[in-house]
Amino acid sequence: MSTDSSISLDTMEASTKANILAEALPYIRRFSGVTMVIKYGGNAMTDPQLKESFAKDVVLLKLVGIHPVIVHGGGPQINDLLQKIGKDNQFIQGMRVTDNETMNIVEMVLGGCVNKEITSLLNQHGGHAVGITGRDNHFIKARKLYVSTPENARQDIGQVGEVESIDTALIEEMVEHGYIPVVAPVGVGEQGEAFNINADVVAGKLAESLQAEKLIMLTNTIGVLDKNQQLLSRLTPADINALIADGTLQNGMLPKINATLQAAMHGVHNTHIIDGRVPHALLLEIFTDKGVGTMILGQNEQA
Ligand SMILES: Nc1ncnc2c1ncn2[C@@H]1O[C@H](COP(=O)(O)OP(=O)(O)O)[C@@H](O)[C@H]1O
Ligand SMILES: CC(=O)N[C@@H](CCC(=O)OP(=O)(O)O)C(=O)O
Repeated sequence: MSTDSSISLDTMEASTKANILAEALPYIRRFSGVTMVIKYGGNAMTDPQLKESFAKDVVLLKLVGIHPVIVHGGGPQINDLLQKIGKDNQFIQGMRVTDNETMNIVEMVLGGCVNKEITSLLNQHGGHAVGITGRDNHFIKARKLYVSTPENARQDIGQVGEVESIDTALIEEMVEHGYIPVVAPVGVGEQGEAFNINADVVAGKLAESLQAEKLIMLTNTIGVLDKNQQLLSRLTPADINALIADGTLQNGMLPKINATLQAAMHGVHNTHIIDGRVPHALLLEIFTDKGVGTMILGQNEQA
């Protein structure tokens, strides 16, 4: 038999849950029918329970009428395979140096194992997910990317691409028919060749091309951190330039922040970098009053 205190604890718990649902209602109404691009970083997809919670969240978004479009990474998963075959991992400004053999591994890991694992997880949880790469229907056209370093203004890092154009028709068609697109960041060149594109870059450009309502990057930090490892919850373009110039933003955060900023400046109103290690981070960001992580503001917005 329940004691009085257990009844009140149960009641409190139920009331908290009811409050959370009530808080979500205006957001569900506001976001019904909109597209959200969600970047699922390779570093955020290491724990099986977190993967489950991510899949459940995405399916829930679809069920309440939001159109999630997933772009995934897989950097750590590529590193593992390259290490197994005795190849070094080299990155310049967050971009993997990609020779032809590495390109084959990248495409195998991203377009194969990682893409199919995410797609399958979403389907297991009741979604209708379809995995594709930019080579499908040649929907992500790419050209060779050169990076500039202090020593070299135009450094060749192999088969790394930047997005030349995205044909959104395939994605829009899929969304319209109730599917959840799961995109691996591999693009196609003029000769039909594969290009390794950083997943943050693809997510940003796709959000821009779709004029998505939100771009959410799930990663393995609480957001963008300052020099003292404190969370920066809102960043303007000027803040970002200063943080890049003084070296606070480095490595994998560079393509992420640049891609997010470009999207914010080109019509994507809500752009966030959030902690994918927190269970249900997506739901917290989308359906609660208190957003999580770092929000990136476009040019005309105020911090
Ligand atoms: N100022 C910063 N704030 C947060 N993370 C940073 C910062 N500068 C560099 N980083 C690095 O960026 C990483 C996230 O990028 P990345 O490893 O490419 O993740 P993902 O796989 O999610 O794309 C963080 O784990 C951190 O090591
Ligand atoms: C050019 C380039 O760097 N491509 C990335 C593509 C995967 C990726 O971006 O994965 P994360 O999102 O997990 O970092 C790479 O080869 O690692």
